Amino acid sequence: MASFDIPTICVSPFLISQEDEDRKKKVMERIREACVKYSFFQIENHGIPLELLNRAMDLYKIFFDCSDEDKLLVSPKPGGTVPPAGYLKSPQHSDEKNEHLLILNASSGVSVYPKNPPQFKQVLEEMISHFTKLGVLLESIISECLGLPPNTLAKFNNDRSWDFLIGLHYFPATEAEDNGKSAHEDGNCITFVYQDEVGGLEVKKDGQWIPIAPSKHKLVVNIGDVIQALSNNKFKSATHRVVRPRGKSRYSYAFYYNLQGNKWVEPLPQFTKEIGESAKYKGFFYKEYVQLRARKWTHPPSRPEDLIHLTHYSISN
Ligand SMILES: O=C(O)CCC(=O)C(=O)O
Ligand SMILES: [Fe+2]
Repeated sequence: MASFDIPTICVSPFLISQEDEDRKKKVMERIREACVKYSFFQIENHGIPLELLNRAMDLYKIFFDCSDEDKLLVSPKPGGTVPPAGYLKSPQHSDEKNEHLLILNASSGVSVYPKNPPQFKQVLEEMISHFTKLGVLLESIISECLGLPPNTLAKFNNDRSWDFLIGLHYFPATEAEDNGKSAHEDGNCITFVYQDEVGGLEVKKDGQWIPIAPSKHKLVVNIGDVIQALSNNKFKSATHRVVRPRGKSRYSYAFYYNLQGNKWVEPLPQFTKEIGESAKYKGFFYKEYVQLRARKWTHPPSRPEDLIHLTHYSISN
């Protein structure tokens, strides 16, 4: 097992007004380095009350413990959003062994909350509001780390209606296999993950899987494919997976700071023609990519290499 851990970065200088620029620059430099080396890092002093993070985890556990009948009351609507909003258990044929509850940001106009547990809606709304602010902050830091003119990513990604919070319950591993979520890259801009004390999230670095130790006060942050495509591979979307333990359930939740589906994604001129480099990806509408990736739910490919990745749009020069 690898003997190193992904970096933990304290982001408080960005949350305290009148914090000095030097401290911000140091944090920024650490984030830039973490993005280049790992595409994964953890943040602490991130501004989301720890009490709220734990409360949400407890409520997710209560929700997933409800009867199937209750959970199915918030099943996704046929012909609804992609990915589907609501409660879903991974289909039998899927390589994912979990059930999840996906809640879209209120500005989507289609966020549906379970009635039970009763405080769930209020807590999740509060969480989405905190995560959205954190997403805006991290995006602006990443934009600057990439050396882009101020607010470049903020102006491009100015619609929050595709952001979502997903709570996940992984069933205990079986004798036969322990995969909870197979190796993948996230298709979005930035993901925040909070895992319970069981752990299981692993990131691939130089061919080795590095376990990310769970922590009550840290959030895991990872870069998604949209940033990889826009930056023409300057920052990459890391491969990660979830391993399930034997004999016990594993819970986590993740906030997907996303991109609105009608946005056109292609490597930015700052990483291509302005520096004399050719684009590594063809342009695409984000919703097309999301739909292609979502096909694995209904038409699982027989070979893992047939799953759609960002490489689907690669240009071989
Ligand atoms: O459950 C986790 O810890 C991570 C989940 C994840 O990788 C994802 O939802 O994309
Ligand atoms: Fe992921």
